[in-house]
Amino acid sequence: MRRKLAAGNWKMNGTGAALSELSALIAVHPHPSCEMLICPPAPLIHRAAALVQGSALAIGGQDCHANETGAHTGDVSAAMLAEAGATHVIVGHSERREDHGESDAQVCAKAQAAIAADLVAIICVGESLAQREGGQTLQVIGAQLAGSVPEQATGANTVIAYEPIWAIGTGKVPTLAEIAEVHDFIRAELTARFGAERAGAVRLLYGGSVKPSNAAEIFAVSNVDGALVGGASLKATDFSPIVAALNAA
Ligand SMILES: O=C(CO)COP(=O)(O)O
Repeated sequence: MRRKLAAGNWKMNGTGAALSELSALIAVHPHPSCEMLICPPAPLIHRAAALVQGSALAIGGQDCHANETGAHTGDVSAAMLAEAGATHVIVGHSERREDHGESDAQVCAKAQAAIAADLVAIICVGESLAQREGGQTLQVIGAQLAGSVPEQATGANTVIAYEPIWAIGTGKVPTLAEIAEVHDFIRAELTARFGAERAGAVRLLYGGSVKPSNAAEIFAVSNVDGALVGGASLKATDFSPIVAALNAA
């Protein structure tokens, strides 16, 4: 059985004052059946990890460099995130692919670095609106999976997040049938590459305008093992009902 995962990506939002949201989340969900994760901006990770210690809430990074050390001004290595208290890291988010021109090969190298540092890599894939309207969605997702998911991926060290770019921060959500089609496709692609047992252990998250009002119906979709939530993860009052919906799924 795959343990469900409710993951929040704060993106470039939140200063020290926002850490109280973590305490609020833990207070509402002290013993969730799903796994809970918040990925705050890098400068908050150490404080966030100290604050949640001993609770059911885990802390993750939003990106890591592929190298362990070196002359990479402004970058952070996977081992640094782990030392700061992170247990997970998002790699290949569409905003990084777009803002920083990250290729599938670079995302794959980042995922390998994350796994080598004992972090769970949350590898993001997703099509643009033009690609969806052009009927290329599965082809795009297939290529991203082939290029971004490393050979050593297992259910223990890798999570895949499907985030259609046009659904991020827009309030637009694919139909449940569209989500099911892509998630079933991702499972099939992983199965073809890694075999049914290994592929069957990898959790698949949906991301893109997940809110308290649509979480339950999304969590009922085939091969949806949780969510990667942006805007609605910033406030415990929004994220808590999403966690509750996943616990009930
Ligand atoms: O990009 C996302 C999470 O990584 C989704 O963001 P929103 O939930 O704000 O649409």
